[in-house]
Amino acid sequence: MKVLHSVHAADFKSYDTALIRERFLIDQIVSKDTVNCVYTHYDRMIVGAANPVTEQLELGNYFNLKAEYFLERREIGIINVAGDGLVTADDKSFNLKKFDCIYIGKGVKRVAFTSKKSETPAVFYFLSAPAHTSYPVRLMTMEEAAKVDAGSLATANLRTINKYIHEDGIKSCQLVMGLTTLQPGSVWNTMPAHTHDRRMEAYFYFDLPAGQKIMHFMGEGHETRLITLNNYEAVVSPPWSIHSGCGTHNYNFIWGMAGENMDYTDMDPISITDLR
Ligand SMILES: O=C(O)C(=O)C[C@H](O)C(=O)CO
Ligand SMILES: [Zn+2]
Repeated sequence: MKVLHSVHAADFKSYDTALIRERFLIDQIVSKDTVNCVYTHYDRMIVGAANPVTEQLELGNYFNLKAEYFLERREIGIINVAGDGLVTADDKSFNLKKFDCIYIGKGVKRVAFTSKKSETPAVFYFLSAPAHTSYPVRLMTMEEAAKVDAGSLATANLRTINKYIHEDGIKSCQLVMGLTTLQPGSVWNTMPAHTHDRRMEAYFYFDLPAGQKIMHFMGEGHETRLITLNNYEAVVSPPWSIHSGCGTHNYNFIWGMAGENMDYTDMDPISITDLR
């Protein structure tokens, strides 16, 4: 499993494009009939995806975990971003349509991914963090997720933030996870921007049409840098970094965090005019 080490904010200032991409970009995680995982040293969050097309895929074990099985000391949140699929947790299977989320807690020995139809395969994006106790498996549809409407058309950031795994939603040890959808004509997410030194964050962009691009801004608010992303690519955001994207077309993205607390609203906002 690929490993991403943590970066100090002061060092980041001197990074060029290639180094920013090497340290923060998570690409090539969606590939046919494969489960791909990247181990980050930001709160030990694992970022991954499974794209079962012709066969059922299992979440394997990895040397990095030094565990008997993947969820021996971990929890996982999974969101389907494509065709209908099934997630199996030990002996129970759950149907996941596009935008549905499932949480699987510590202690579940077998996790498997299946697509309903190979012509329209599922793409399961997942985040996994260390867990101290076991919370029950729970499925949540997008309709059931807590919703916050944000932004406006005038500022090209009209969007809906859907919260699945959070303090008042699906119970977890430290995972907080959700999905934001942008209206046509709206291209900015997370603007005004914020940081939250208490939690790392990862963004996974999807539903971005071919030929389009995401400009994702990171760095301290007074020292921002740009990383460009394609559809089905993710980027990790250190606790000192803003995480805000602008697309050349509207898109959707999954955000997820782990760290000191689970309070979604615990953010340190930066005013737009203070960004540099
Ligand atoms: O569009 C947004 O704004 C977001 O989705 C923000 C993320 O949820 C986030 O950064 C949570 O800390
Ligand atoms: Zn955030």
